[in-house]
Amino acid sequence: MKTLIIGIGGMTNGGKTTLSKALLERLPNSCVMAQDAFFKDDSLVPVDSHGFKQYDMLSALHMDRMMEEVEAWRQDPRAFMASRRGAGHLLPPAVDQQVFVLIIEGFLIFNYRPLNELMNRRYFLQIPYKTCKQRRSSRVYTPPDPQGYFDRHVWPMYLKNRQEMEEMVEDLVLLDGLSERDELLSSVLRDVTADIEALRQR
Ligand SMILES: Nc1ncnc2c1ncn2[C@@H]1O[C@H](COP(=O)(O)OP(=O)(O)O)[C@@H](O)[C@H]1O
Ligand SMILES: NC(=O)c1ccc[n+]([C@@H]2O[C@H](COP(=O)(O)O)[C@@H](O)[C@H]2O)c1
Repeated sequence: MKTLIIGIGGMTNGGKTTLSKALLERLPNSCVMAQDAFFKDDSLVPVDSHGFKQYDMLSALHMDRMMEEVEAWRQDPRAFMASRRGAGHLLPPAVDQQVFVLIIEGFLIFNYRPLNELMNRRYFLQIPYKTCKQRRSSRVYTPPDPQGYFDRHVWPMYLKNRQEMEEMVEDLVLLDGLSERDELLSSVLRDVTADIEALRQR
C-alpha cells in the first residue's frame, strides 16, 4: 500500500483547518485528522497561578489516542476511511498505483516526536501577532477564552512551543498565513501531487 502523510501545522488561527479542508477536496483517497479533536476534558486540564487553563501544551492532549488513530490509518487506509466516512460512501476501486494521503493538522503536531517522525512533508502556517489575536478574538472555543488569555497564555506558549519545534524539526516549510487561500493551496498541492506521482511510478 502506498501512503503519504502531510503535516499542516501552524499557529492558532493560522489557517490550518481551512487549508486542510481544501487539500482534502483536491486530493483523491485523502482524509484529515485534526489534533483539536484530541483535547482532554476540561476537568483534566490544570490551571496556572493566574487561573488560566493550560491548554496550549502537549499534556492537554490525548496524544496516545491520536497515535492510535494514525496507526489505524497506516495499517489499512482504505478500511480506515470506509469506517470513518459512514456507510454508503463510495471509495474508488483498489488499484496498485493508488496512493492514500493522510493530512494531519494541528498546532502542536511537530512537537510530538513520534507523530513528527511519520510525516513525509511538514508545513507551518504563520501569521503576525496582531492578526493572530484578531482572528482568535472572533473564534469561540469550549470553554471560551477568558479575558487576557491570549496575551497571558496562548502567545507565550506559542513562543515556547515554536522554539522547541525549531530545535526538533529540520525540514519545515514555512507558509505565510496572510497569503490568499488559493495561493496556499496551490503551493502545497504542487509538492504533494509531485510526491504522489513519484510514488505511483515506483
Ligand atoms: N488564507 C487566509 N486568509 C485570510 N483568512 C483566512 C485564511 N485562512 C483562514 N482564514 C480565516 O482565519 C480564521 C482561522 O482559520 P482556521 O483555518 O480555522 O485556522 P486554524 O485551523 O489554524 O486555527 C478563520 O476565520 C478563517 O476563515
Ligand atoms: N478544542 C478544545 O477543547 C479547546 C479548548 C480550549 C482551548 N482550545 C485552544 O485551541 C487552540 C488550538 O487549536 P487551533 O489551532 O485550532 O486554534 C489552542 O490555542 C487552545 O488554547 C481548544
